[in-house]
Amino acid sequence: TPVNELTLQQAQDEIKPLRAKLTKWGKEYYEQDNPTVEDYVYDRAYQRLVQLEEQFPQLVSADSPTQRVGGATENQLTKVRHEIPMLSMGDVFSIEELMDFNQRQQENRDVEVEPEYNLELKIDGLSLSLVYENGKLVQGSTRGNGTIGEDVTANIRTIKSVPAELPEPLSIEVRGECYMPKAAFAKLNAKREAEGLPVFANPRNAAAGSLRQLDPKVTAQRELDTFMYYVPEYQKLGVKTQAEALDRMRELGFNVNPNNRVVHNREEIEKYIEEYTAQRDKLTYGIDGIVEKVNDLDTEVALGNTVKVPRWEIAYKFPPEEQATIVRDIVWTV
Ligand SMILES: NC(=O)c1cc2c(=O)c3cc(F)ccc3oc2nc1N
Repeated sequence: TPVNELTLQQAQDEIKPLRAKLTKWGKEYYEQDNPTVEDYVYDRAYQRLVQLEEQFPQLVSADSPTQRVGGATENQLTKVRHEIPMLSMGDVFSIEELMDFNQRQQENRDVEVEPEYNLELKIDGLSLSLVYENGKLVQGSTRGNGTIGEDVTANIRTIKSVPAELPEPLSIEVRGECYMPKAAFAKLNAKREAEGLPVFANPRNAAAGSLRQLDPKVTAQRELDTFMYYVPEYQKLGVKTQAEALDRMRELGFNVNPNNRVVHNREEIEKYIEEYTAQRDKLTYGIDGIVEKVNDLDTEVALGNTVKVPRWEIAYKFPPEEQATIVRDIVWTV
């Protein structure tokens, strides 16, 4: 309901829980580096509170998150606009749903979709965008809400697997996942425990907290790593398929997960899912599913994206393995 249609009582009833949520989320994010909601969820709630307080100034109180000037609520990292939005993915939770997704794709009248998919492990980290100009790294940023991310360039430069310079003078953006290996996660939490600091709930939160630091020296100690997986302007690489794009990224010196596989039917998809469900605990990094992409890149473009997610790829999610704070893979909505 627009704030100008609320009664004072209704505004009061909405403000109270809103402040509590924002205070909790603010603390998790800034004091514990342990965000449990995506940035845009926080930002939207924050904007609603600002609107409510503007409409009802008599309700503003000193302890409202909006009153802390540039303190625990303002994120001091510089903002970056993603010209090509960094979408998140739709997800399915069973092979049946996955095959229905593929079937619907086949029925797409506007696009002839070859049933050839590139399967990849779904790395459980946070999305990362790297921009190179003439082969030199000029910017690293997070997804943020998909359109506005945070500049983490100085922090990215401390990650060994991120090339500072490419072997070719390319001006491209490369996207991938920044993650914290399981061993680094265990070591970090043990250290924090010993220092009486709150521990991270899972490697994904630890990676997010470590990457979104103001001080690159802190990031440098966190042993972050990357797996790059996507080039929005793939035409610049002279490739036709996602599998070829991954090979080109390997040639350019990026860390690319070695376990992708081109498949053509349900049997091969099921086999891949079984293999990596079984291997999940042995991997040195966290995965929370499988990503299936239409392999032909021009078809991906033709299929495009719904207002929320690409039509050409889907994430198959494993059942959650631990009951710690599960950061839901919230689909990015515009
Ligand atoms: N977590 C992942 O391992 C992973 C994630 C994505 C994405 O989120 C993703 C989002 C897009 F809009 C486009 C392609 C993508 O491809 C992806 N590929 C992956 N392997």
